[in-house]
Amino acid sequence: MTATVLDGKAVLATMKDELRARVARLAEAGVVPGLATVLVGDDPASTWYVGAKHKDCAEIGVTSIRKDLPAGSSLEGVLAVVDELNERPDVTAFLVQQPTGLDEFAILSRVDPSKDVDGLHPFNLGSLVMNKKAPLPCTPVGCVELLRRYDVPLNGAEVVVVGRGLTVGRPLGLILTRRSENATVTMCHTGTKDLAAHTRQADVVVAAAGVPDIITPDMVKPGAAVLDVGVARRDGKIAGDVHKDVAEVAGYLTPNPGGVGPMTRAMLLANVVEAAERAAGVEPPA
Ligand SMILES: NC(=O)C1=CN([C@@H]2O[C@H](COP(=O)(O)OP(=O)(O)OC[C@H]3O[C@@H](n4cnc5c(N)ncnc54)[C@H](OP(=O)(O)O)[C@@H]3O)[C@@H](O)[C@H]2O)C=CC1
Ligand SMILES: Nc1nc(=O)c2c([nH]1)NC[C@@H]1CN(c3ccc(C(=O)N[C@@H](CCC(=O)O)C(=O)O)cc3)C=[N+]21
Repeated sequence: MTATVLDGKAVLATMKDELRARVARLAEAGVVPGLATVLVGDDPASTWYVGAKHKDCAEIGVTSIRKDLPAGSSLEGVLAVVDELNERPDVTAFLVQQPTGLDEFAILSRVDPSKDVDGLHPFNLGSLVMNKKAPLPCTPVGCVELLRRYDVPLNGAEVVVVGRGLTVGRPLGLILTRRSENATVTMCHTGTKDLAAHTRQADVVVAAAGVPDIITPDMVKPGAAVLDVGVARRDGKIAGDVHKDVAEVAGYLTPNPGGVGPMTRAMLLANVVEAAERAAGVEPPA
């Protein structure tokens, strides 16, 4: 047996078509969404991600504005750029690419929550906790959307999330335990005594630890869905959290690259379009 591929790249392409239609509807109402990115320094991976986001925007008719700041920029310098983007009417949404090496809480808190495409502003995370509609963090919601598009059931499913980081594991647990998803979630981390005992029970395993090959075939229940979110690098190439032989046991598996990464970009685009729809009072599609 070999697992069905959860093809994030293909879903990104489909979602771009869907979003292009919504951007066209906004254009009829005289609104062009604009995404701004703030990049601090010249880390190659971060530079690639930011470049990909601008290319994605261009493909669906969203304008984008790049603010690249030198390595070693001060917190005050970054906050001044955030203030400027909060004010600019042509910027409907923006993000500060992490990591900046600066106080992320201070930066995230300064962003106008209605322009927060990352869904990581404390107000928006608080809204998630309190069950109020708000932009959702892109990577975790991308995991959920990918499973939904392949009809992998979450209602009543046992999900094990490996990692409790701010960008993936922690918000994913919050999203999956909403009534609308209705999964039973176990969060694992470095304090977990027997990781394999948990993952073996799971219908869905989400590996977001950033530890290459931490999920091996013996840790996966036959037929389970496995999402490989972790990104580490080995010889310049992406090394995911999931060992390649897991494909022989799992029912569904994301490639990495080509799985959750493109879904992160898809959900970012969706958040940009949604922010513009909200600001313009244009109804999103049902
Ligand atoms: N593909 C994509 O689109 C994206 C991928 N990523 C990747 O996802 C991963 C998670 O990112 P993020 O949410 O920021 O989390 P962090 O990188 O901040 O934290 C990693 C988490 O994994 C846990 N962990 C580390 N080692 C182990 C272990 N041996 N066993 C169990 N748990 C372990 C840590 O536990 P503890 O808390 O105990 O230290 C921590 O909670 C990273 O590799 C990141 O690069 C992130 C964003 C987007
Ligand atoms: N404020 C902020 N928002 C983010 O959304 C954010 C961030 N900071 N910091 C870092 C993480 C990481 N991230 C990815 C985006 C795209 C891919 C992606 O598209 N990857 C491709 C190819 C990657 C390659 O080949 O190098 C793939 O998986 O197929 C991956 C990871 C967004 N992040």
